Amino acid sequence: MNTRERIQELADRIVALRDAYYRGDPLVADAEYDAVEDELRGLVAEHPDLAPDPNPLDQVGAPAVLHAPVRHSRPMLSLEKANRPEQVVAFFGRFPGQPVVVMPKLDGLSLALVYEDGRLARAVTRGDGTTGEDVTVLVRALTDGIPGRVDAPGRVEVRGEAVMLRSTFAAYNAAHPDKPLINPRGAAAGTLRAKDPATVAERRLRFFAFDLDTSSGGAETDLEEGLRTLGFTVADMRHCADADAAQAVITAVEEQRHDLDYDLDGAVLRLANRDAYAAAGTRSSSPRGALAYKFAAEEKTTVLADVVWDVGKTGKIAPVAHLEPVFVGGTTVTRATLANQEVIRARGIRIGDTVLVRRAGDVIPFVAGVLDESKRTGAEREIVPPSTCPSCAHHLTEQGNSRELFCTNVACPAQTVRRLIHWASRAAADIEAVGGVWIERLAEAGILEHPSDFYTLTKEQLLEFERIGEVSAARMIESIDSSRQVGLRRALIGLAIPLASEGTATRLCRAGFGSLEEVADAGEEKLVAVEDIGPKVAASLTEHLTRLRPELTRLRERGVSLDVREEDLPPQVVSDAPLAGKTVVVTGAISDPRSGEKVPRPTFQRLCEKAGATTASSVSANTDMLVTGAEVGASKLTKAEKLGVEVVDQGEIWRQLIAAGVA
Ligand SMILES: NC(=O)c1ccc[n+]([C@@H]2O[C@H](COP(=O)([O-])OP(=O)(O)OC[C@H]3O[C@@H](n4cnc5c(N)ncnc54)[C@H](O)[C@@H]3O)[C@@H](O)[C@H]2O)c1
Ligand SMILES: [Zn+2]
Repeated sequence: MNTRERIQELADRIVALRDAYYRGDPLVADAEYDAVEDELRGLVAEHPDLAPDPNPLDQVGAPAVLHAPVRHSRPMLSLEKANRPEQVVAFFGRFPGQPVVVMPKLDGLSLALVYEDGRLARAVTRGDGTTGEDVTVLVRALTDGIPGRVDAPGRVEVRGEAVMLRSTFAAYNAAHPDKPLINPRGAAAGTLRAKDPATVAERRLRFFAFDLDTSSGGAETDLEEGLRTLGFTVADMRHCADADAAQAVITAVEEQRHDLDYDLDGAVLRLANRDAYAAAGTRSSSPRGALAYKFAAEEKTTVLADVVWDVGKTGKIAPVAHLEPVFVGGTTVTRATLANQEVIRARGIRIGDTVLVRRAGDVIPFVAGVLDESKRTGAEREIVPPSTCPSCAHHLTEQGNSRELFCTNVACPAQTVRRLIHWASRAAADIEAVGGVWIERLAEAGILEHPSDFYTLTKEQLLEFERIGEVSAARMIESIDSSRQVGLRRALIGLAIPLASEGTATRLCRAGFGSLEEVADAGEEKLVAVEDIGPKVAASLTEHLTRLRPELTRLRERGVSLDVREEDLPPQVVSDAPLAGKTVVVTGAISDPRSGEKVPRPTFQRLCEKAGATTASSVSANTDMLVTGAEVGASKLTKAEKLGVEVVDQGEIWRQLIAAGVA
């Protein structure tokens, strides 16, 4: 194929992909679509004379069938894309001395809101950039963050992004396993295509403003000030004086990306001054005064090679997708969850399908669905759930609307191994030197069955196994030995009681329970009296701890502490507490200045709490102080500076702790 033909092929493909995407039925993941655009852009740059006519790269969105078309006052454009720091430098070079804001590029759909004499007159989608769809009724009914009235005369147009929050998306999918949404962006777009707001009432959207036009002048020239004054929520904008500062904010936004409640696919740089932005003008499909810096994709497509049914520690049998390796959300993914039978059925997934894999943040990657069923060859296979346990062949039971499968055999070997691995995990007994493979071997040999069995293991027993030396056997025994101090909170976590979370364990300690036996004997009434513990959790605790009573006795007999540890009690704040009322975040490596010894962060946080502080794990607008140890990461510091949080060296805090008699 020659270059001319390739260019035409790419252009046709873009038109077809856009058409499907803007109708709400994408055929590929965004990353794959972007790759097609990038190839075309590259070829046209090399061979300008071969540019297709019309060139889809000069167009925005897709021509759509509009029911209530509204012409935009000025075009709603796309954004120029960048993915290298040099492009950020070049952007600053074009506008010397102009202040620039950097903000997250939210992944939703853009809306133009038109206010006339203070009243919201219309909400319009982008459409093909020139003409959009009037969605005022749906927007009024379903979108938070859009004031019905603003205090401004004449015509005011606010543009921004309507997104479905990740929490809303997750809650909707949990409540409707039979008709799951694929991703928050598609869900937002679909919501605003509904015929009747009542049918999509649970799919609430949220609006974040990023653009402002006023007819009467006089308003703030700073974009962020202008929008806030009118009462809009603005996507976090940071003023940056130069390219280095902008690059630091871009990096910080990318790092924070997973902690936010919305999807974002990049960061937008834009002239902060509204007049300068307008004066910079536009190209065929993008404004000159803005640039979109793209982040790694959180969704990709790949082939579902197989489905394996995995037995969990509570007996739940969950379908696990085995995938052809795919780079998504920053790592190579080969496995993903398929949730349960009902989700598989609702998404119509088969083995051999090209599936969309989503990995947003630290969330376990999951198979969101099949985008393009026309890719099927006929060789795809149904995903058939097992009728008996893959580990013990016990008959399975189905539970709940999602038809989750459970093996109820208490002696199921797979569950036994999972529970032992869980007991040894970091959040529980933390038996670091005995890994999963060893636990499996020991369980198979019949030496390990209950957590208490760890504590009768001897070095001699371990040495009987192949491929183990004196040194590692001794290390394993030592590691088991130090886990005897596990204590109430972590022992409860380690026993993997259904419905009881890590938070449950923490709250029981803070509520004054002195030992695991006390929790076991408390009875449901006393347990529900604890803050945030409901009747279901209380019933589960009582039922399972009663069943585990003999195991608790064995653990005790083998020298394992099930008593509350000092660090899990509510802190005793000293009088004249130097950090009273302060919310403190600790970062970096902490060490005691008197001995030079390293101090674990939780221990230091505890000291701060005794000195009156409330501790938090990440810097936010509520933080009063960032306490820094050695080797502090740049991103936390940048964030603290941006938010005006006081940064204090650990030496100063140690001085106060020692003076107050806390440390
Ligand atoms: N999967 C597919 O087949 C397919 C097909 C077509 C397009 N797409 C995807 O759709 C997207 C659309 O591309 P595009 O070039 O039209 O638009 P874009 O998303 O790349 O950039 C412009 C849009 O960004 C949004 N935006 C979010 N935050 C913003 C901010 N702070 N400031 C300004 N704008 C902000 C606005 O909605 C604006 O319309 C791309 O991500 C592309 O991958 C996918
Ligand atoms: Zn089983």
